[in-house]
Amino acid sequence: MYIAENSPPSPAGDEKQKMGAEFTDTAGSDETTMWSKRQQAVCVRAACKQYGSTKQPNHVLSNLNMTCAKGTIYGLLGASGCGKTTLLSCIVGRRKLNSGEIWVLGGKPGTKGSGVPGKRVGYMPQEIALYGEFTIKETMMYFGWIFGMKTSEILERLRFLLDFLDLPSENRMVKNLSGGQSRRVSFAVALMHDPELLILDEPTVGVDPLLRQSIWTHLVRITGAADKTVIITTHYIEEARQAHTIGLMRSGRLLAEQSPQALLQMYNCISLEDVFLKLSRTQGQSNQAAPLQVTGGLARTTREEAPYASEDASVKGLNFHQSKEVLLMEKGLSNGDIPSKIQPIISPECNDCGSYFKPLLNFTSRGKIKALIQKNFLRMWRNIGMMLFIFGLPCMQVILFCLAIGRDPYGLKLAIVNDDVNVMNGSCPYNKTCSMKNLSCRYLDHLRNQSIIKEYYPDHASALRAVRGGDAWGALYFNENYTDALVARLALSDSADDETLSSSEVQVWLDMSNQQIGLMLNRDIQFSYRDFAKDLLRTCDYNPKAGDIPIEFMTPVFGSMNPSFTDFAAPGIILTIVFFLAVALTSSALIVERMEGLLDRSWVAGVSPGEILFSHVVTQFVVMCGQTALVLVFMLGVFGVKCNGSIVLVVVLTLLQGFCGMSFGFVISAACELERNAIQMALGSFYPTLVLSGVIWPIEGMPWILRGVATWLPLTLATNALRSMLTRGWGLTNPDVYLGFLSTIVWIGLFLVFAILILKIKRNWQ
Ligand SMILES: Nc1ncnc2c1ncn2[C@@H]1O[C@H](COP(=O)(O)OP(=O)(O)OP(=O)(O)O)[C@@H](O)[C@H]1O
Repeated sequence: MYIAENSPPSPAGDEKQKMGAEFTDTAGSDETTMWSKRQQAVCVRAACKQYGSTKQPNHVLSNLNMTCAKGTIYGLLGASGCGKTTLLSCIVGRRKLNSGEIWVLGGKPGTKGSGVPGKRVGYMPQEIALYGEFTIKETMMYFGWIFGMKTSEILERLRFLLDFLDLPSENRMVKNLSGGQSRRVSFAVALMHDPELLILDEPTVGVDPLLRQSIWTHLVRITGAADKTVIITTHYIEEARQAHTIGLMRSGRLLAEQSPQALLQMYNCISLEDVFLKLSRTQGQSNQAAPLQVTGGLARTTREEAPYASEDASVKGLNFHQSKEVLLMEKGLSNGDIPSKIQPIISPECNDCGSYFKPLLNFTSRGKIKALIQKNFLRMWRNIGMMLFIFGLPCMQVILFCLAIGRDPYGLKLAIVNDDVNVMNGSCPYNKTCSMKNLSCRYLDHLRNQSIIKEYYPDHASALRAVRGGDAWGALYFNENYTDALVARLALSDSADDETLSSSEVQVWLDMSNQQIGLMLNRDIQFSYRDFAKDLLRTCDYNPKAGDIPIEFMTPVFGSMNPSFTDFAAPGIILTIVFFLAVALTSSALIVERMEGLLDRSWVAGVSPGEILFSHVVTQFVVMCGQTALVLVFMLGVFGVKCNGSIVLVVVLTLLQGFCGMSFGFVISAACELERNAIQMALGSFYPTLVLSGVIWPIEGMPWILRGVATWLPLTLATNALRSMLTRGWGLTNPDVYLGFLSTIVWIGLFLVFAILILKIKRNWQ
């Protein structure tokens, strides 16, 4: 009996099928062809799919046709690598064909209202694709909510599946299950919502023979009683005898599509494996001679064509319904007894269209968002390393920054040679009153701040040797007439001769290889001299101001007289920590899920990229609030970095920068296939951002082109804004501040748009 693919939705058509007659009407009409394709559970026509570049394509599906009727089990068999998984992923809407068409449950996968991907399909991928940190129950809850089930329904179904699939306790962690147990949980997930179409990629691998049989019995039962359709791949060819139809696949095409019994009869074999071998040999020979041609009764152009026979001549033999007929005949059923499920279905193509269109009206459903957010938190919570990373790392970074950066170096050795006074055992005596003796010792006493350790050397050469050998950061030399010359210089003022002037000078040789230490010693040596001169003048009843340089530094407009590097760098460090922690957390989030096949599974279950991003945004926001609080409490509260502006604005800007980092992380994870590439990209972006954003050095020091580029990086204006708020106390009305907010918001928008675009483009490429 043929069921015409071209039959119109009319009672007459129904009648003809009951009569077992071939159709002779309306063939060739596009409308009716489409109508008949939509009656199948799955209908694939002229499917071509290739991987790789156009120059070196790997053709995985080549002009493949496949027809799977509703209410049947379709066993897709073929050697490893022949394209089964690729075909299934195209059917569930995960991948797109390069050419050809696929109809699934009356619609094209991925189109609005088709319900595919979505809850009309149950998909069990080849890889386990489960969250290892979840218990079996949590796994079921997650997918159940995604499929829009109520908690009570999920629990009821869970009980059935635990029992049916002989699963261990529902509280067992998936990562602690055996391989076979994990596969069964994966199978249970596909069965969870009792979908119309079950797509199972090798569900029986690693499953013991008893359970394997019970799985097949279940599949036969649900296709029979509940009118469900199952497409299953398996490497155990013989178990596929229980399927209604078998599609034998080789090198991207179907060699045959028939019932197991028909195949055995036609090829006169006792096992399906023999049939497959025979067909493979035939195909091999045909390929050598010439490409397989469209022939005789299978030709698409004739009315006599078998309606379900492949349009590709390489698919040999009868169509599914012939097979089904054979099957029924074998079971002793007559045409009149054929169950309605294998007769053409002329009911509306979508019985529950209303409910499938509903989600289109809303951005998402509460169940999905609840499932996704709970999943993100659970995964974080169950991963101690990640928790430490999230909350321990920011604290550690702030503490280390405040302790290690910005403080004056101390314990710096200076080699001192004092020919002016005979220094014994490091003792350099002088009189604190208005005495003009041993002035070199008086000066040295002012140079006694904590950072400097004075070490006396006998002569000028040995002191310099100490500096060259790295034993001292500098050498100070007082000649033998130092005190007298200095007194003469003070007395003679501008009439002092050159010799007097040079003898009254302290000679200094510094190791300037370390800029910070060199500059600090330079500063201390000069400031100490100023203090010494003022002290001497004061004790001798002169105006101490005479000893100062004639420039008076008044109280600074902003900041302190003695600013520290910590105050300068702190704003940038706060933002860098929050920004890059967010980058690190999100950049690998999608990749790990994608690599484990989890993202695929969620997508097939009907979760959109937007929903996944939204759930991560919510999770990340909570994490960022915690991180921001920790960073600010340590920086401002514990280490006393001053905040002269509004703390609310500081918090908001820091959170916005966290968002910005998170959005950048999404771009990375959308763009990179492998976690290691994401890490490289995140790390690669860290250093340039740190260097160019004015975090450790003012951008005013950069060449103008670089400065122009640096200004528009995500952290630059924000760092400037935060610095202005913390040190100057400026508010939102100041351009420095509002530009920081504005640039951050613009970057967030840009990154999110990029991430969604990349995800969409990638989905279309696949
Ligand atoms: N993402 C991909 N990029 C490039 N090539 C791919 C990709 N996925 C699959 N392939 C290639 O496509 C071919 C078919 O792979 P597919 O996974 O569909 O085979 P299969 O029949 O399911 O194999 P198995 O039974 O071993 O699972 C293989 O040669 C495989 O290497």
